[in-house]
Amino acid sequence: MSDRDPVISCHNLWKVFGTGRLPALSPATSAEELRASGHITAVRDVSLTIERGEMLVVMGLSGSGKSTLVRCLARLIDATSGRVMVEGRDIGAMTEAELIDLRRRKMGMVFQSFGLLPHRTALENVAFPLEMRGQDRASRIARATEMLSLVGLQGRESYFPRELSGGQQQRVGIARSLAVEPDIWFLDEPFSALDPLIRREMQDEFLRLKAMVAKTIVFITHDFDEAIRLADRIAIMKDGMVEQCDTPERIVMAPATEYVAKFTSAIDRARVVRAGALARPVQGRAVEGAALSGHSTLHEIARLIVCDPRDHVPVAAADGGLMGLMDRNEALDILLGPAA
Ligand SMILES: Nc1ncnc2c1ncn2[C@@H]1O[C@H](COP(=O)(O)OP(=O)(O)OP(=O)(O)O)[C@@H](O)[C@H]1O
Repeated sequence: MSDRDPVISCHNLWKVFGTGRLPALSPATSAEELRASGHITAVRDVSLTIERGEMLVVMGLSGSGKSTLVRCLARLIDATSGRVMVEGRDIGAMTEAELIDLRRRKMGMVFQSFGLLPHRTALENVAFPLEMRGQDRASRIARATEMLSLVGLQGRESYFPRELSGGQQQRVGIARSLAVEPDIWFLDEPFSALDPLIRREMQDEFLRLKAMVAKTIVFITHDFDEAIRLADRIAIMKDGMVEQCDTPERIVMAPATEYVAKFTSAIDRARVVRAGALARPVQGRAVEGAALSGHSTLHEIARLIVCDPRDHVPVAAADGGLMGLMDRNEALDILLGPAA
């Protein structure tokens, strides 16, 4: 593909914790062998590429290696073996000064523990990375005030972290990372402490930002609905490995492993599958009447599908071009379950 523009990639990445003598790491090295030598395998031989403007969501059970993988990608921790490239540069080979510069200029991070400075107010916390960048006081205060209001914390600028609830502290963390407009964003369950309404608002805000500027985002969540709303691709991890890294649609419609199939079995496919994915070549059939939007999920257009009298319904892309015909029965099977 000519329009590929990888921003982050990792190649055969391993992160093994433990202090004893480490056996050679290869795909043949088993977790048992490593355990026997006193090691815990957190990330195991992971290779993936994240394109510019892409939002990759990392999912998996607790302990599957999500945080460790993302921390290696940001080089908050050093990988045991393998390579991480950011915009064409091997970050494992960067000096501390280069790394600090890269983080300041390009990267934003929000982690589960909010990492706020306890003796600084919410406003000062948000302004802090701008101060680090050398931005003047007036402009950083203005920017921090704007970001706090964006996350719904206007009026709480002078509160200290201890005076804020967990969800409010999390929002200060999000505002702080938004303030620097990073090109690359690492987010480890950034919305976990938010109540559902605010969580959805923050997701919308993310989608809005993502549509406006080509940010590259790696996002960890436990929440499949959140993943489906936000992700361009989802990476499903198990025992430190990436079982499948694919679009949400393919994850649920074409799971690569039994584990992925099980992991996604409770998901309502109609909320994931877009009409465009069911568009098939016309093959001489009549194309008549109004087309459905290929971008809509079957759930969003359920009523139209159920009420449509046609067996094959035209599906159109955003520019109005015909994507193909959707077999209505195939869509109904996904919406309602296969006919008995
Ligand atoms: N500093 C550490 N020292 C030793 N083992 C660690 C360390 N950090 C993580 N691990 C182990 O590595 C494995 C992966 O942990 P990690 O935190 O990456 O999982 P996770 O998928 O992010 O989990 P969660 O969803 O609970 O945050 C776990 O078995 C964990 O116990």
